[in-house]
Amino acid sequence: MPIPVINVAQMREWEKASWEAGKTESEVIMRVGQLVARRASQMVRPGQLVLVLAGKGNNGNDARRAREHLADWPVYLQDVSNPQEGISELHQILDQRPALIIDGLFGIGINRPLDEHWAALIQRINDLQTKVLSIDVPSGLNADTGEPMGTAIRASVTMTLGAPKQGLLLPSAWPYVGRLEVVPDIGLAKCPFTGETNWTLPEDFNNFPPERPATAHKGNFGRIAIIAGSLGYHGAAVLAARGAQRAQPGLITLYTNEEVYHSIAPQLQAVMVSIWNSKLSLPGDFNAVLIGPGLAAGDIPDDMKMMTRHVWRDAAVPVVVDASALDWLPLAPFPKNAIRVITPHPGEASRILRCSAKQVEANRPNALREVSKRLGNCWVVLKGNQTLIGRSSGEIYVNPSGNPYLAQGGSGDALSGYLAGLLAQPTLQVDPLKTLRYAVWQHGATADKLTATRNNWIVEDLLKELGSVVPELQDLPPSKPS
Ligand SMILES: NC(=O)C1=CN([C@@H]2O[C@H](COP(=O)(O)OP(=O)(O)OC[C@H]3O[C@@H](n4cnc5c(N)ncnc54)[C@H](OP(=O)(O)O)[C@@H]3O)[C@@H](O)[C@H]2O)[C@H](O)CC1
Ligand SMILES: [K+]
Repeated sequence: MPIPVINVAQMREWEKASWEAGKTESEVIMRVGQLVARRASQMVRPGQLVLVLAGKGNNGNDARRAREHLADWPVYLQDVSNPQEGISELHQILDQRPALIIDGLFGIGINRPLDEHWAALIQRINDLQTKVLSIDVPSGLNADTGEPMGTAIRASVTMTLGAPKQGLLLPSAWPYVGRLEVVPDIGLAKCPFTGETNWTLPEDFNNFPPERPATAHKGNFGRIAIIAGSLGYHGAAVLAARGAQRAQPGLITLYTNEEVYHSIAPQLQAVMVSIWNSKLSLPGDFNAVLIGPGLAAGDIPDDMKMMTRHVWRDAAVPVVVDASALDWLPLAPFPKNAIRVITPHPGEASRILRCSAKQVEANRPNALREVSKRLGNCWVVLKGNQTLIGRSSGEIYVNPSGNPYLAQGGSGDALSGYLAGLLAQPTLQVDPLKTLRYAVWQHGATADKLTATRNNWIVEDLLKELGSVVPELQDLPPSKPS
């Protein structure tokens, strides 16, 4: 079930429809309280002080309910309807520097700019630089516009309820939102809305990729050709090949430039490594082609660029293009129904659009659509916080997984290799959007798994684990049916 990105008015309508359908507010708030407490308990160690800030509305009620489920922690619950009352007590608690603050001051009910007293309190909380779990919305942020109403809490994690609110996806909101997590099942009725922009959930990938039949052999899982690596950039070719290996296609061949052949070949065992030459005819009998990782040297042969254009324009099999090779693509159509994928970061997307990266970031869904339009309606994976996946029209999916420790050279090469390795497999070509969403989700979820134990992991560690996150284990238990 896709979770649409919605606005505050739609959330209110959904709420109303739920009460009309017999759901009750108190049951929903009870469940939210449990889920918030569960998430909070993952963010603190036993014995650490938790401060729960509860405002006068239902955001505050969510927080008060959460407090009841945090019996194992020293918890201080502070009701704050007026920031001028009981404030000295609150400041004393803040002086103790709680390990976690649960922010239930304001949710989607904020309706005017915060006054100076609220602003001072929020500033004090932000200055503490302690972990903050915001319920639904970082307090003070307008969930429609993504702008602070004067000021707003800077959350570490925002756990938004039911569906992501549109403002939380805007780059202006990111410094306040922190990591955005969506809890789809809070016990409301079925979401009455569908939308073009949707949020990916781990449960979308239960039993995906499908289990392999017992009789399978390597001929069933496709052959991929990777064109990658040049002087100064040979490592990217190795990382892309290892990413492809983690997708487990039948066979992988890496074609690389002669100068780096001897640096690359000894690092790979199961991957076949050959020197690229202009007589090579692609796609040949390959089931997918990846071009781009580590092709940044100044002397890439023109023949390789021409071959890229030819493969993009003519091959019937999936073609994935990344990094430097994005600059070589033709603005020409490709065969109908052929799968074409590009994986630009905002800088690369801006080069395609001949605008600035800032302009791309100002409206990421629009930039994705424009890039796809320019390149014949190809699939676009627009990387960055909340990576987007989509085409010039139709659904766009926002990826929820991943974290800032993915921002290391080489993580994109691992992703393009992994993604192309999946797309080489005939069964995973049937629904390319799902395969792309899965690849991006798994890449981010693997990074999250590593970050949960330590921050100093490197891309080589990511490649050891890539593909190991089981979507089923990420799901929250469902609410009780009515
Ligand atoms: N959407 C759902 O299905 C559910 C949402 N839940 C949670 O409830 C909040 C929304 O709760 P609500 O009570 O509507 O509003 P808030 O808690 O966000 O705000 C409370 C009140 O604060 C006042 N307000 C607004 N702006 C300001 C301001 N700038 N300064 C001071 N006070 C302000 C306003 O009251 P007024 O009478 O003063 O106007 C608000 O009403 C949602 O975000 C979820 O967390 C539940 O879980 C149930 C299901
Ligand atoms: K909040």
